[in-house]
Amino acid sequence: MAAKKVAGVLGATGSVGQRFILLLADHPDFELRVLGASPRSAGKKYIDAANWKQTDLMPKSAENIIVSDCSSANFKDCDIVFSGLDAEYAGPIEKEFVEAGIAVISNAKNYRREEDVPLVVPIVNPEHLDIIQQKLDTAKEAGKQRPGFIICISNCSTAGLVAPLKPLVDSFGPIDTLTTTTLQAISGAGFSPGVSGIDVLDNIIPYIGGEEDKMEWETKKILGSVSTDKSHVELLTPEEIKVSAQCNRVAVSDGHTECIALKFKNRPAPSVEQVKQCLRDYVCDAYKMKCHSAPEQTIHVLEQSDRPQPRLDRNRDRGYGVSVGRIREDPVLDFKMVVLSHNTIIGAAGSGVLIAEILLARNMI
Ligand SMILES: NC(=O)C1=CN([C@@H]2O[C@H](COP(=O)(O)OP(=O)(O)OC[C@H]3O[C@@H](n4cnc5c(N)ncnc54)[C@H](OP(=O)(O)O)[C@@H]3O)[C@@H](O)[C@H]2O)C=CC1
Ligand SMILES: N[C@@H](CC(=O)OP(=O)(O)O)C(=O)O
Repeated sequence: MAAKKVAGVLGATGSVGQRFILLLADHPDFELRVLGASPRSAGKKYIDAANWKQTDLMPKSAENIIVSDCSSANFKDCDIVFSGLDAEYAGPIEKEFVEAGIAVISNAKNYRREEDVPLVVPIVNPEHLDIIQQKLDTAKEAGKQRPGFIICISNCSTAGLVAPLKPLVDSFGPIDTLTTTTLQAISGAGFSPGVSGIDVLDNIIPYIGGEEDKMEWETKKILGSVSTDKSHVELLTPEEIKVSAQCNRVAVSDGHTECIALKFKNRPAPSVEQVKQCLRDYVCDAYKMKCHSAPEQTIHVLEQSDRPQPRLDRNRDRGYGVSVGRIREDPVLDFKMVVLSHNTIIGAAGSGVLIAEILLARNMI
């Protein structure tokens, strides 16, 4: 058996960072060795630095790791570094890591819009990693050292949205119009400071700063295709797809729900049964590649009239699967449905781990 790859986590004390700790404990391919967080946490044992809020206990293996500050020198032995850094600080820190030759998979928004940075939801568009492969091949051919690189994970609500869209576009052609109204969990707002109880209890907050723009833009990159020279992603244009998002914060701990409606470009549109069958039949590439964390059932089509529900359905396929229910015809567009995805697993840390498993399967780390 091959030796495990050494992994580090930046932002290890936060909402996403804690999920990374859980997902990497006892992982067959990765050994978590280095944890980084702010100067407030650096120098402390992880158990003392992290305000642990997960329903699973903190893994013993993480408790006594001394939290480092986020300089690349502390992570130089890592084969892969996952970032759950606060976006206010992620930009320069992640840049320094890449310049130091480190492979970074980031949850932060800072580099998602860079032309040559793949924005990857691993159950949807792992082929966008070809951009990184191209960089690695070019350096190798030139006799240079393996360069550092960054891969971004999408916004958490966008990850849930694009999962059912991918097989639908593959089977029935492009989507003309897409609307989504989200009901987002409080873990999505992070822990520092996070959403306060008095704000969210018995309440719905109809605004999440920047979220609607991110959903509308990132969808066009994720559903776009890699350029012929593999240097960048060609985004779908506003003429190719119209996307409209409305985002709300609700008093749910984990799991983002989205009420979506869509219209295909091609006529006649498929039937409801064809849409359901297409979603049921979808097998993501990561599962075909036998990646450890890949969901066996990428999309769970639920037939009960009152599902999906966050508490009951967010952990399907260990949080790597996406649930879709209430698929029906829409009198304005073609179809409407309710999508549920685990925001810190397939929407964040889980996607990071699954991307790393794909990189490993492709010998890219
Ligand atoms: N939560 C979610 O569902 C999703 C989050 N994201 C993105 O992932 C990232 C992390 O989010 P989340 O976990 O929710 O955020 P949190 O606020 O919970 O965690 C932020 C992390 O950043 C660290 N940090 C803060 N300031 C600094 C600094 N100056 N230097 C180094 N580290 C610092 C914190 O360390 P310390 O504890 O020491 O302060 C903590 O580990 C964000 O960019 C977010 O937008 C993306 C998708 C989904
Ligand atoms: N804004 C998302 C989480 C998040 O931080 O997203 P992003 O990484 O795109 O800023 C939420 O509140 O649920």
